[in-house]
Formats: sequence, C-alpha cells, structure tokens
Amino acid sequence: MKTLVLNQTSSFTSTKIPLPASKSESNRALIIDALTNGENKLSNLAEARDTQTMIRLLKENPPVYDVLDAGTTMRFLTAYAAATDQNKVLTGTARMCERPIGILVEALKELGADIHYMNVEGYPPLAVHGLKNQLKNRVSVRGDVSSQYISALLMIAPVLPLGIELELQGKIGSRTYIEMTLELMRSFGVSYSWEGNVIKVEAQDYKPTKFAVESDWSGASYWYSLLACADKGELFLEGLKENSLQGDSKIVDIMEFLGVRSEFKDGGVHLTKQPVKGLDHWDFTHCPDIAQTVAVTCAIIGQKMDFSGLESLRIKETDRIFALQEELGRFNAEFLEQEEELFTLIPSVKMPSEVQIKTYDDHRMAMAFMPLMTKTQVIVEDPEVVNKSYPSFWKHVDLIK
Ligand SMILES: O=C(O)C1=C[C@@H](OP(=O)(O)O)[C@@H](O)[C@H](O)C1
Ligand SMILES: C=C(OP(=O)(O)O)C(=O)O
Repeated sequence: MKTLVLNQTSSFTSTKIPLPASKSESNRALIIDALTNGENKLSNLAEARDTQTMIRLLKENPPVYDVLDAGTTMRFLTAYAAATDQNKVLTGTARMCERPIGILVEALKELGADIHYMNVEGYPPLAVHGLKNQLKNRVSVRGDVSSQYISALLMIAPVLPLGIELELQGKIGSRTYIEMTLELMRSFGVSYSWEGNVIKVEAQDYKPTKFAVESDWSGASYWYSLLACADKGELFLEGLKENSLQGDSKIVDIMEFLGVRSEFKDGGVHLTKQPVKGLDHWDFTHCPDIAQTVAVTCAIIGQKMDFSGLESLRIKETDRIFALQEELGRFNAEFLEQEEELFTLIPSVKMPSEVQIKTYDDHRMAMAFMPLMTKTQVIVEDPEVVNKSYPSFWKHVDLIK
C-alpha cells in the first residue's frame, strides 16, 4: 500500500492555491454540450478524474460506459444514453455497483426508456436500450436519496419530445445541486419553472453558449480547514466567486465561526485567521460534501459541535459516517450518533505524535484529514485517491511552507 508522509507544519506564510475547477459544474456542462445542436465554448473544465472520464466516454462513445467511481458520470450518462436512444452498458467500480440508481432508472422507464438491471435490481451495472417513444411527461421522484437523479432527468428534459414535469416527493437533499443544474440549463438558453414541489421543463433547444467553469468550492474547503487548524498563515484561493452556483460555498459561513475570515477580491478569496466564535450545530443537508472537512476541523481545533443532514453520507464513495468515526478515533476524537441522524463531534483529547489515516477509496477522506499535519505527523494511505476530484491536491500541499 502506497503512503504519503506529511511532516508537521503549524504555521506558514501567505500562499496562493491555484484551485482546480468544479467537477459538478464541468459534468453538467459536458452533458448539456452533448445535447446541444451547434458548438458551445466550454472553458476551465475540471482536471478531476470524474470529469476526464465523462469527456473520454462522450468522445469515444464505447458500447460500455465504465464510469469508474464517478457518481455524477454514472447518473448523468444513464439519462443521456436513454434520451439519445443508444444501446449502452453502464458500469463502474465495485463500490459504484453498491450505490443505488433505482429511483432514476424507474423514472426513465416510466417515461418510456428500456433499461435492465444486469445484476442486482436497483443498482449498476445497467443495460440501457434507449427511449424510443416518450409515454408521458410527468414523473414523481423521491428527493431524499440523491439529487443526482433529479439533475440527470432535468438535463435531458429539453430534448425529450414532451419535456418533463418532475414531482419531487418528500424531503429534498442536496437542493443546491438541483439549483446548480437549473442555473446551468438557463445559461444554455433553456427556461424552466419550479413551483411548490414541481419542476417543469418543456421541450426546447439548448442554445450554443460560452461557459467558464468556476473553481471548486468543495476543494477550497480543505484550505479553509488548514488555516483554521494552523497557528499562523494566510491563503489566497484563486478563481472563486462570492455568488457561486456551488452549495459548498457555505464553507465561507461555517469557517467564519471556526476562525477563518474570507475577503473576495483579485479574482478569488483571501483567507485570514480570526478568533473562533464557536458553532453549536450545522445542518449539512444541502452541502454534504463538506461535512468531513468540518468534522476534522472541529476535532482539531477543540470545537464540540452537532452535525445533522448527513443521511446521504452512507451511500457515497464509502460509508463516510463509519470512515469518519474510525479515523477520528485515531487521534482520540469521536463522532457520536446521539439519536437518529444527529451526530456530536467530540474533539481530540490527546494528539498522538504520529497518525496513520486510512482513506477507504474516498478522495474526501484523504483531503479532509490533511490539516491534521498542523498538529502531528500524518501518514496518508493511498494518497492517489484524491485524483477523483483534485489530482493536483498534494502538489498544492507542497506549496505550503
Ligand atoms: O450533482 C452533483 O454534482 C453532486 C451532488 C451531490 O450528491 P447527492 O445529490 O447524491 O447528495 C454531491 O454529494 C456530489 O459530490 C456531487
Ligand atoms: C459524492 C461525491 O461524488 P459522486 O457522488 O459524484 O461520486 C463527492 O465528490 O464527494
């Protein structure tokens, strides 16, 4: 097993981090591009493996779409293959084949798609045989499992002969990602309405557009955490906007309580340290990807805090609740389940002189625990796991002096 040693560094001078682009925005822009008649100008597409996989599969158009471990790529390409009436097998890593997709597949089948589960009902691999005749336009989908099913259906809606009326049932998780999808669709000339729990998109053409992808706020969160945990330092994160399409920009508000001040100027955000105001509770329903970052930060800076809205964490790249509990335990912090879906982070009581972190095939486990290096020597197992969203992550860690 390959490992990476991070030597203890508790203070650093001002460093500029050339953040990578958002894989969420990139993967949406790529699907919309593939559905547009005419030429779009997409710039700053993500270096993330999830995005590079999307680019390669759309370009080479092989009979089998192997998405590896990319959730959005799996869900968006399933809807895309159906809407463009193609015969495709969709598969991925062993973990991808444990991540549910039944809600999306059943909705596509109701619309008229011919899709079969090749192994276990409700999970990849899938055999998609296109959508020849659209049977209806109104479908209901649960909103509490993954917003990616909803985004996938919305993006194909304009190119279906009858459009789609999507009725969202129950609690909606990751709502900011649905809003991102609709905003991107609007940027490409498509109109929609969202009234109550119904989103309506009529049949219409995507218009060729210039679209520049913003830097990645999920990736930015690890640098906020590093500064929150350090004794001294300043950072400049390039390419971030104050009004972002990305819900993970909520990290600005969270870190305002945990000791990091943000100032937007010079085409990015300047981070400086400020006194910790403290934070008792945060609901991560609409920003699940930064829950690990915040848990590790609190564990290191001594902030006890309640976490809710973590329901989707068990079906991501790994069971992120279990992984957090295990790895926080390595430096004597705890992530306690208090009652259903409420967790309390109990900060570290004693920091060992060296901590070895397992990463569970989850890029966010590796990146979230990096700031531990402000307090101890850290050994990260399988550091290349970051390639899923942020291949240059360790190179950027090297910039910190
Ligand atoms: O649509 C997207 O780009 C994403 C939506 C979220 O997933 P869920 O909707 O499954 O929570 C998020 O966790 C994932 O990293 C990216
Ligand atoms: C959950 C994630 O990605 P996906 O669901 O697209 O695999 C993530 O990047 O944290």
